[in-house]
Amino acid sequence: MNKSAIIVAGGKGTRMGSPIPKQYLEIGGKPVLMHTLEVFYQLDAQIRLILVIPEVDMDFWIELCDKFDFEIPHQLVAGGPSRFQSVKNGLNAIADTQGVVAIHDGVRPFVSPSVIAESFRMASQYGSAIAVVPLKDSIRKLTDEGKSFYQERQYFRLVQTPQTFDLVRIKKAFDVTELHHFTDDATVFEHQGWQVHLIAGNAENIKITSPEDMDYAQFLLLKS
Ligand SMILES: Nc1ccn([C@@H]2O[C@H](COP(=O)(O)OP(=O)(O)OP(=O)(O)O)[C@@H](O)[C@H]2O)c(=O)n1
Ligand SMILES: C[C@](O)(CO)[C@H](O)COP(=O)(O)O
Repeated sequence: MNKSAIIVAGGKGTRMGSPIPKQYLEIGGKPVLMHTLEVFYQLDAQIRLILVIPEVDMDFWIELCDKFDFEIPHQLVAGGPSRFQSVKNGLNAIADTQGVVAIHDGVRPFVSPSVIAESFRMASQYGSAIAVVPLKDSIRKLTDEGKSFYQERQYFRLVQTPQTFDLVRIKKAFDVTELHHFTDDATVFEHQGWQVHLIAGNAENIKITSPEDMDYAQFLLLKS
């Protein structure tokens, strides 16, 4: 079974507001993105790694790899203006006609190796495997009229990545989908009428998004 992982890092990191996009910020002495690639590589060096970054950052990334002696083999692919397009570009770089592919945010370096392994196993069996975690807080649904309503939180999950799929089906889903407003890959897959299979994610698998996440990321790294 061919295994690939598309690590999407084609964004600008606007909410972080840092001088360089958040995927290149250092935690524990090296860029976030290198930690993320390492988790996959250390789990299984046979997983083909496809790294999607903005085309304008390609030379910068190559310089970073040089500076940090980063030697994990990976294929570089240019990102697009949206996450959807970046994932699609990553999928188009895979010529295989069968296998499974994990799609993972480059800014989630604390994904646990066991979650990745389980996502490949379950996607091979069910066609998809989406990492989710339960909510810890209560939630309320807002209306356009300014009201809010209690929601039973046991029926909700926070969705993470990896989101791992049968390669042929996810490629088809991205090929035929015309509206690009989906915020994750599970929704693109589901839009074809295919049910998604959920697996347990890990609580530390945060998406580094805004400045306070960097403090927590440093803490998580020191703890591990
Ligand atoms: N055109 C884009 C936009 C986002 N991403 C990637 O998708 C992941 C999740 O997106 P998000 O956290 O929103 O990253 P940014 O778009 O960079 O952040 P912001 O919305 O704050 O600008 C990130 O790894 C990001 O680099 C991507 O590959 N291509
Ligand atoms: C894919 C994702 O990380 C799942 O939680 C999330 O939907 C990305 O959203 P963003 O707005 O692109 O950060």
